[in-house]
Amino acid sequence: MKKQNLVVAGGGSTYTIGMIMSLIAEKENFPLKSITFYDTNEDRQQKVAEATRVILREKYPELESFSYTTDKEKAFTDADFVFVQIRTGGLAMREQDEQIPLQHGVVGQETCGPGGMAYGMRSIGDMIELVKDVRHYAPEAWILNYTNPAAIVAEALRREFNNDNKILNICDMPAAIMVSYAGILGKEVFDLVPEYFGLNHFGWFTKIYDKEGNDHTDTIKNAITKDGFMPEDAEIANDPNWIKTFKQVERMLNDFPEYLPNTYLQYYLYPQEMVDKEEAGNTRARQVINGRQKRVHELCDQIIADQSLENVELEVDIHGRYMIRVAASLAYHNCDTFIVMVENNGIISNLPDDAMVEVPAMLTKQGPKPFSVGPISTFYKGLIEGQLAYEKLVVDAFYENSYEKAMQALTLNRTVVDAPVARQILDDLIEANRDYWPALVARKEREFAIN
Ligand SMILES: NC(=O)c1ccc[n+]([C@@H]2O[C@H](COP(=O)([O-])OP(=O)(O)OC[C@H]3O[C@@H](n4cnc5c(N)ncnc54)[C@H](O)[C@@H]3O)[C@@H](O)[C@H]2O)c1
Ligand SMILES: O=P(O)(O)OC[C@H]1O[C@H](O[C@H]2[C@H](O)[C@@H](O)[C@@H](O)O[C@@H]2CO)[C@H](O)[C@@H](O)[C@@H]1O
Ligand SMILES: [Mn+2]
Repeated sequence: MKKQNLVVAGGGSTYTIGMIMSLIAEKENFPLKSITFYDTNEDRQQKVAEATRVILREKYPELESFSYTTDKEKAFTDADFVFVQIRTGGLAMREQDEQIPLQHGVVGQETCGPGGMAYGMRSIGDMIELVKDVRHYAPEAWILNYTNPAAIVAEALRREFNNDNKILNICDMPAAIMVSYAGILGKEVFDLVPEYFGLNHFGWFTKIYDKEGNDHTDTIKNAITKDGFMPEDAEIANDPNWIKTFKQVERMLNDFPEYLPNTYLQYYLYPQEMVDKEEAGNTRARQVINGRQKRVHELCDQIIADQSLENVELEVDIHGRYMIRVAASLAYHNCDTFIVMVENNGIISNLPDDAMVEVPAMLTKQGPKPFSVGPISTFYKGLIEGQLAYEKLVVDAFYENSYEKAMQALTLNRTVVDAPVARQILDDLIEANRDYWPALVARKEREFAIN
């Protein structure tokens, strides 16, 4: 098996240590020659990287090289795979994305609704630059992106790099949900085969099979409606916020029993309740700053101080394992099935060809070979078409620096709907994002001055 040169872009991410533990757990499936971290924030990356050095020394001694850099050429030259996990604006801007809509009585969420729009319009420019840099130094590398909001990033990358079939956008949410299905069934998550359709953070499981072809869908549905639904992946099993979110699956299944929903649908199906449950000063970004980020940084400090792992507990999570299994299937032509984002082109036959849909695909050396879904029925089609129009308008707004398109996008979004509210939120988001959207700000000020 050829050993791979892997680059992690966004090396300072709170997910990196989990990813490293997953690379160690998966070394038989995805053997590595080198790991390189790349980040624009030297200090943030250094802490994670110096702890990683100790972990790898103890647990991956056969790895030929580990390094970290802020130099693109050093990072990407000779890369076989680049995993991209960047966050433009950091958690500080995530907090703005959540709190601004909430101040107007609208869902405040990282990837859904107005927060997702703002995060998308920050991420697109950096993602395009990063992909161009990778392609400059590593024309053949696989780029696996999970930078959020993945739906909007995927649409922008589709427009920008249409002929590049070695870029794949992925989300771990379906896999994390499947970990809980596996728990219900007493099986291993990678032994389950899903049928699924939708957009990123906006989809449904229609069937769950095992590898022998047995259908477990009704067993899972019955178990959820009888006993509820809980997160089981190590990273989220004890997190009160994720426990609440998974509980909502039972509720969604009672209201809409046909298919098993992605957890993110709660924001679109019960927007008012989601707003009512929020604590204005303690939205998810604040919880992550005081929770996962603090935990990861303390863990790194401890490892660096000890230069050993004797005082820490390290866990493998589905996030890392999923990305790595995807990469392994592409690298070694395993032809395994994973839920990924691809251009529709008839997969869901009654949606536009140029939609970026999230569906199961067989992953081969030549890329994803998605399975046909066929036509979807009116309820799902209606929901998806509205969300898809919103996503496309956000990307239009980015390219055209258009206040009008952003206003249309927000008004279409199920979490907003009301045009005057959309305008108030948009104006506040623009103010908070002045440094990120200078051309949009300038154009808006020019046009409003004229009118
Ligand atoms: N698709 C999914 O299902 C999924 C799952 C988990 C995380 N994510 C995404 O992964 C990303 C990382 O999340 P996090 O909470 O760890 O964020 P984080 O802020 O802790 O980490 C992001 C890192 O990226 C770096 N960075 C920012 N801009 C960069 C650029 N242009 N080039 C290189 N590095 C850059 C930052 O300095 C930081 O170290 C986010 O986009 C998050 O939404 C996606
Ligand atoms: O609110 P956060 O920052 O804790 O999580 C936001 C992400 O949630 C989903 O992903 C993961 C989670 O990040 C990971 O730790 C895993 O173990 O469980 C979650 C559910 O799969 C979501 O898919 C991402 O897009 C979000 O960034
Ligand atoms: Mn996701």
